[in-house]
Amino acid sequence: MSQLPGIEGAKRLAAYTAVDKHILPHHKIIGIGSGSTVPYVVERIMQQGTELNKGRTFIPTGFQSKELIIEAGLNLGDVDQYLTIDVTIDGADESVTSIAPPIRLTQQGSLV
Ligand SMILES: O=C[C@H](O)[C@H](O)[C@H](O)COP(=O)(O)O
Repeated sequence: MSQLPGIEGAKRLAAYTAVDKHILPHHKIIGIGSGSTVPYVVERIMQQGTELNKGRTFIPTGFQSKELIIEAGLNLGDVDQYLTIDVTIDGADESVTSIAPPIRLTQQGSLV
């Protein structure tokens, strides 16, 4: 893997780690969030391989993630089509140290 400086490198590491730990072979309906970290999420999902991804459907949370899914050639779904989503990865705005892990991140004021 090529080096990325500073914040970009950290974002990529966070995204790759999230995908490696939480997007597993049995996950078929997968939510994709938005923000500057999410392109690295899609990049890592692509690295999991065509064979795995052809049996998956990806649900965007907004316009940016819809574009990322389409550009990557992944199967695009709509949130209204599914009663449940296996897993969703999104970014977070800040971390909160006053709360015990694993719930320590916030997104627009909400715990995630
Ligand atoms: O609602 C917020 C978005 O879903 C982003 O994931 C979050 O704000 C983090 O964005 P970024 O990855 O650009 O730091």
